[in-house]
Amino acid sequence: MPIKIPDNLPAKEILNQENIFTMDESVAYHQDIRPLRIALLNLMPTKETTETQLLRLIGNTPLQVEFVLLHPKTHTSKNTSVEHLEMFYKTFDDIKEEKLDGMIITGAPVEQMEFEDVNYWEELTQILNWSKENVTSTLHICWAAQAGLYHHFGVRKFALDNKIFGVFPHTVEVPNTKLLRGFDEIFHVPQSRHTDVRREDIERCPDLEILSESEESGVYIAATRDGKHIFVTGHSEYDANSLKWEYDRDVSKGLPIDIPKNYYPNNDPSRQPYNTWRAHANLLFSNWLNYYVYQETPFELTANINESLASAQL
Ligand SMILES: CC(=O)SCCNC(=O)CCNC(=O)[C@H](O)C(C)(C)COP(=O)(O)OP(=O)(O)OC[C@H]1O[C@@H](n2cnc3c(N)ncnc32)[C@H](O)[C@@H]1OP(=O)(O)O
Ligand SMILES: N[C@@H](CCO)C(=O)O
Repeated sequence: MPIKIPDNLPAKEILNQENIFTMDESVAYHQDIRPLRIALLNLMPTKETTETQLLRLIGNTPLQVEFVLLHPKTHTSKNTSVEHLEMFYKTFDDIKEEKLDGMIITGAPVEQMEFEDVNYWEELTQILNWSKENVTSTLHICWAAQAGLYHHFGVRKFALDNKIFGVFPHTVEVPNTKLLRGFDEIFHVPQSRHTDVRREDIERCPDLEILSESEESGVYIAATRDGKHIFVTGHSEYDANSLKWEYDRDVSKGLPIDIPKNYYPNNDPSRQPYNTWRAHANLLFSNWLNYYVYQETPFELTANINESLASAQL
């Protein structure tokens, strides 16, 4: 949350240079407050696990959030029960006449298919188009980041010779970017992908900037300069055991898989892995929720979101 300080206090300039978010009394006085309406478009087969992981991160801020769970109606889920979907989930048709403050779109285990072969691709492209006018900021995770970069900007994904699998050191590429406020210069993120997007393809898009990357695992976060679309290739939401679960699954199926890098103590899969990315995961989600959603979204959600974004000042 911002520090509310008297208008014109000299410390304001120093704090702003240090990337500390301050707000004049006059601005704070005029802020209206209401719960944020955030949708989770859950494309993962392991829906309940993903709900818990993301709710844990979204819940760790002082902001009130009304969470709407969405699943693609054009896909019949094998791994999540109909009862669970009927009880807790809506579809795009249920909300397409409304507006959202924020939307998170999850990864999906379809990265080795062509986008157009994914059976809910048509529905997803409708949602992505709709998000441009009706959502203040959308956070795309892993495969959804590849899908969003491809659909909005024509950035392609490429198959990797070896799965990027492990916990990798990442760097902040744009100093003072709001999304990475408070981050250490080097921080760790789990990655688990058979495909990749290329830095040079993103750099060719003037609307995009690369906010974070890793020497070993490539681009981590790209975003549109207006903050409306954020593309995160890694899985900061993963639990300590998520990579272990994927590794054990592949070993038990006899699939070729390396031990996840920088994960098990002494690289020994019989030992319990540590979570070394939780603090930055919490910071990423609270920065997004605060600076890209709460500070930018109009109080009247029916108002024109793009007008509000254009006039918003931090
Ligand atoms: C790159 C990223 O985004 S990483 C995020 C993805 N990671 C994960 O999903 C990790 C957890 N998932 C898993 O371990 C596995 O998918 C499992 C164990 C749940 C199921 O694996 P399998 O039994 O081998 O595959 P299964 O045939 O059930 O299909 C798995 C999923 O692939 C997706 N899928 C497969 N084919 C298609 C298709 N043509 N169109 C759309 N989705 C498809 C679906 O999501 C499907 O699960 P769902 O029907 O419950 O939604
Ligand atoms: N994280 C994924 C990659 C596959 O898309 C898994 O190993 O299940």
